[in-house]
Parts: sequence; structure tokens; C-alpha cells
Amino acid sequence: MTDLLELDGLSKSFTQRGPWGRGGSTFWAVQDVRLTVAPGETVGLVGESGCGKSTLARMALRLMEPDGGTIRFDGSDITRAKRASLQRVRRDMQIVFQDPYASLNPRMRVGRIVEEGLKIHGLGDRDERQRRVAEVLERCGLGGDAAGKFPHQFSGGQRQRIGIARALVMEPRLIVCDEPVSALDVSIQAQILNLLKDLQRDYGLAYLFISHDLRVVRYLSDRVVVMYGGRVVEEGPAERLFERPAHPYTRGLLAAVPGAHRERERRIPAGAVREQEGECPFYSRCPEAEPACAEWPFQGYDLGRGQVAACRRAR
Ligand SMILES: Nc1ncnc2c1ncn2[C@@H]1O[C@H](COP(=O)(O)OP(=O)(O)OP(=O)(O)O)[C@@H](O)[C@H]1O
Repeated sequence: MTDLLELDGLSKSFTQRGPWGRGGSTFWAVQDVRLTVAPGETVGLVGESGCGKSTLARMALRLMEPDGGTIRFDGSDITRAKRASLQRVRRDMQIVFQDPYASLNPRMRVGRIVEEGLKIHGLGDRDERQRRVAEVLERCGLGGDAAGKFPHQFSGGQRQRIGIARALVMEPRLIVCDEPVSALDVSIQAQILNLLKDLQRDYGLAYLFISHDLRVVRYLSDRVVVMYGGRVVEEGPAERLFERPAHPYTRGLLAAVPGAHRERERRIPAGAVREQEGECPFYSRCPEAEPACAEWPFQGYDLGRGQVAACRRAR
């Protein structure tokens, strides 16, 4: 089966300015990343804050230009596609943001917010659009009067439902969910995750689901990709990855989640350290920029705290 989304060798660098805007250094926020999402599949993208998840997602959606690599959607190379040819892809690939409040225009009524995409793409006449908006709002669990209200009249969970409705109205094939439940209470999180699952079942949606919360990722994902320091350090079927994580960083992430790590590792006290193998996951932000520098293997991996320690240079 052709992958719906295929990112290959994707890279992006940024320049960090020095004090008073002087000087500055360039670092790789995303480096040589390969990631695929099949139709109807949920791929969880996990990693600590700043590891490049959102940058990768924005490049996949062509909201940010990559420095290198290719983006294919449904078999077509869209890496350098111009506006007109991106139109269809923009319908098929939608995004749901972390903070529903910040991503909803406070001065627009919900009906208009959800309708906006249909208007931009010139889909349907006014009546058809309004019918469609009412349908998706209801499908997302919002009452009949929701269209006439403003975002501030809704709770956090309801606002995320509006964000999902806004994506769904376009009848997409893939939704990038960028930390969609991290701003919500746990009980509300479950409702939103179940809604996402139901929509996937009903409409055959694929999700690229970004989160730093492994329990959420485990609940939803068929496959998981682990990023660290701008690179993919491990990927695999969710079940295998959670039961038998291969990379020390993944083991560290799992060890930090109660109940998600293995017994053997839980018994190792904080401060226990083991030598590292492979390349340094911090090297893209290290002034040495050296994947196998002399420092790395001796930094150790603190199994008790579930952390990989950055070496002195990269700190
Ligand atoms: N426009 C930008 N200009 C400069 N640096 C940026 C820009 N966008 C992101 N970065 C940096 O790139 C790195 C990766 O950021 P990114 O937001 O992709 O990480 P993330 O894994 O999504 O983190 P979080 O979970 O906190 O959103 C970070 O060091 C961030 O500060």
C-alpha cells in the first residue's frame, strides 16, 4: 500500500542570535528524518520538548520550508509544489493544535470559524456550507446552538472539539494532531481521544499524533516514532516499542512513566549509570557537532531517573 505521507531525509536548521542580536549559531532542529504514515494509520511522534516534533509537522504540512529532504503526499512529491497544486493537499491534510483557545479567532462565531476552510477552498454554496458545519459540529459532540456562539463561551474540551470540527469539515485524509490534549484535564483528555478514535473508525482518517505523553500515545498509536535532538532514534509498532524499547532514550522515556517501564529497570536506583552506545543524541545542538565525540560514551544514562544526561558541551 502506498503511504499517505512520506517524509524522507527531512532537515531544518535555525540560527540562534547571540546577545543584542550579534553573532549567532546555527543548529539542526530536524535532521535527516524519515517518517511515513499509511492511510488510516495512527503514528505517534514522541520526544522531549524542543526535539523538533512541531518543526517536523509544520514541514510536513508545508507551513515551513525544509532545508533538505522530500515530502510526498499520496505518492506525489509536494516538497516544492506551488500554491495552486498545494490546494488539494491542504484539504487532505489538516492540523489540530495544542491550545484550542489560541488557535480560534475570538471575534468569530464558531459557525464561521468552522466554515472558513470551505469558503477558502470555494466548496459549496452558503446553505450547503452551513449544513455541513452543523453536521460536523454535531458529530464532534457540540450542541445545535454552538455555531452561533463565540469561542470564549466554551470550556477547554469543547474548544478542542471545535478545533477538530474545523479540521474535519474539510473531509481530510490525514490530521496532524500537535499535542491536542496536553492542555486539558485528564478526564476531558479521554473524551477527546475517544472522539479522535471514533472519527478514525468512521472516516478512515490517518493521524500523525504528536505528544510528550506516552500513555496517550500508547492508547492511540499503531506505530510510534521517537525523536531526540532533531533525529529519529527509534521507531516501531506501538506494542513492540512499549514492551521492548531498543534505544536508551526510549527506555528513559518509558522509565519516567509509572507502570510503562519494565520491572528490571524500575529496581535500578536513581544515579545508576550505564555507558552509552551509538551516536550522541545531543550532537546537533553541540558546538562540537560530532556524533561520536570522545565525551559521549562516558556521560551515562541514568536509569533510575529515566534520563539521558547531556554532556558538558551540549548542556
Ligand atoms: N522559528 C524558529 N526559529 C528559531 N528556532 C526555532 C524556531 N522554531 C523552533 N525552533 C527551535 O527548534 C527546536 C525544535 O523546536 P520544536 O518546536 O520543533 O520542538 P518540539 O519537539 O515540538 O517542542 P515542544 O514540544 O516544546 O513544542 C527548539 O530548539 C526550538 O527552540
